[in-house]
Amino acid sequence: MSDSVLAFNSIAFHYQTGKKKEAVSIFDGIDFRVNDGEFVSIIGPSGSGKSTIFRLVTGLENPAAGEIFLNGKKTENRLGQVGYMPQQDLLMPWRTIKENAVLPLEIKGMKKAEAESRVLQLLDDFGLKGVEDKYPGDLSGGMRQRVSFLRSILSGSNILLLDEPFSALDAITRLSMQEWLLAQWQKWKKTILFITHDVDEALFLSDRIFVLTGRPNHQLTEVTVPLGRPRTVRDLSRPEVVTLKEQLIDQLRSKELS
Ligand SMILES: Nc1ncnc2c1ncn2[C@@H]1O[C@H](COP(=O)(O)OP(=O)(O)OP(=O)(O)O)[C@@H](O)[C@H]1O
Repeated sequence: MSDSVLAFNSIAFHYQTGKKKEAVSIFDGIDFRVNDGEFVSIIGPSGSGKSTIFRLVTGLENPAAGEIFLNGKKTENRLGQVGYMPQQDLLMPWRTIKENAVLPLEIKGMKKAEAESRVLQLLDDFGLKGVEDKYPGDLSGGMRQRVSFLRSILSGSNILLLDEPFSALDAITRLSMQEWLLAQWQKWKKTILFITHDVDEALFLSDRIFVLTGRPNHQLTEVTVPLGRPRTVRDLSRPEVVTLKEQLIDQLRSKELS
């Protein structure tokens, strides 16, 4: 597909574990495509391989067989090519918010004054004006995740991988962060891949949902969310969405037991 920015073609992968380095197969030929500007969530039971997909995309792991395409090109060296936001923000507690946020620009070799002025402008856009000289410990969980997202935007990549970024937040903060994320996604026109355990969160945020099955045979199936944009949480009570939610929960439950 011409406008696919990420593609897995027949990807096989195994970890080697134990003293004898036995191969534990995770994927045995999975395929998917993510299109430019799409929001795709990945759900699946614990251990189904969600984070492994991210490790393969970022280049922390390499497939045993198959091909990974980034922006239409078969890419073997993928390190540093996509933005990544982990579950726990990786903000350094001893650096101020400004010093944390400039890191990706510093790594790229941007001059300090230029990097700082870019970050100050963005903090403002991200509703974080006035926090630049504070430390991560002074900020709420939602604010820290916004700084962390800002940092992944500054990586400059068109593809962002978000690994359960809101799982540690309380329900109200989580909802406002989801709405905030959708607004940012639309503004920056990024392609987002988002891991979550929460089916409602996946339905609210995504264009499509990839569902991973559990052991032994980790398959990937996909569904399209039957909602347009903009959307509100009330849309989750539409009958077609409720039906899909029930199907997804049944699918996850049966996979958890198998
Ligand atoms: N470095 C590793 N070495 C060996 N096995 C691993 C390694 N990392 C993950 N695994 C195994 O691979 C499988 C998939 O792990 P992965 O972390 O991708 O699952 P997940 O779906 O992200 O799980 P969770 O929802 O619990 O985060 C699990 O069985 C896990 O134990």
